[in-house]
Amino acid sequence: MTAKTRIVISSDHADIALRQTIAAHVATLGFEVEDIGPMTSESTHYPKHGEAAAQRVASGDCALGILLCGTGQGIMMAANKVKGIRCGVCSDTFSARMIRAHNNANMLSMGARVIGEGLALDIVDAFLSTEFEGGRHATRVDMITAIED
Ligand SMILES: O=C[C@H](O)[C@H](O)[C@H](O)COP(=O)(O)O
Repeated sequence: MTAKTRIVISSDHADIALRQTIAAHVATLGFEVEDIGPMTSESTHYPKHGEAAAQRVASGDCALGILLCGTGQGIMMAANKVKGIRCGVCSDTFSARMIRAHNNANMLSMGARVIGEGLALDIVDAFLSTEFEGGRHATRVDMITAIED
């Protein structure tokens, strides 16, 4: 991904501060960041935030998205209901690289109650710095897309 690529970031209430830290970190890498909230830690419902961020990616307005909820799981499930979205939950940097390199994931989800800030930022770095390898992996990603059609 190149600088000025737009990245959408969202979460539920599980850790607003971590989301804002990630957003600031992604901006320092030179990306354009669209943090769509929520802006308070009042209890909210992750499906609407996952869907809203996923729509920004599916529409092409944002190249990639980053999501957070308590486990990363619920908001990932919601995002993956949007056509064209491939979102994986990562708690390690190897998986973060592989979901880009092999699965051409366009969204990353993390569990704010699972991992700490340092690991979360490393996972984000791994996700954003890895390109899709194509080749045999493109065949398989196309098969995922075909399931939607
Ligand atoms: O997958 C769902 C997420 O982990 C949510 O962040 C979690 O379920 C929210 O739980 P609570 O309403 O107890 O903060």
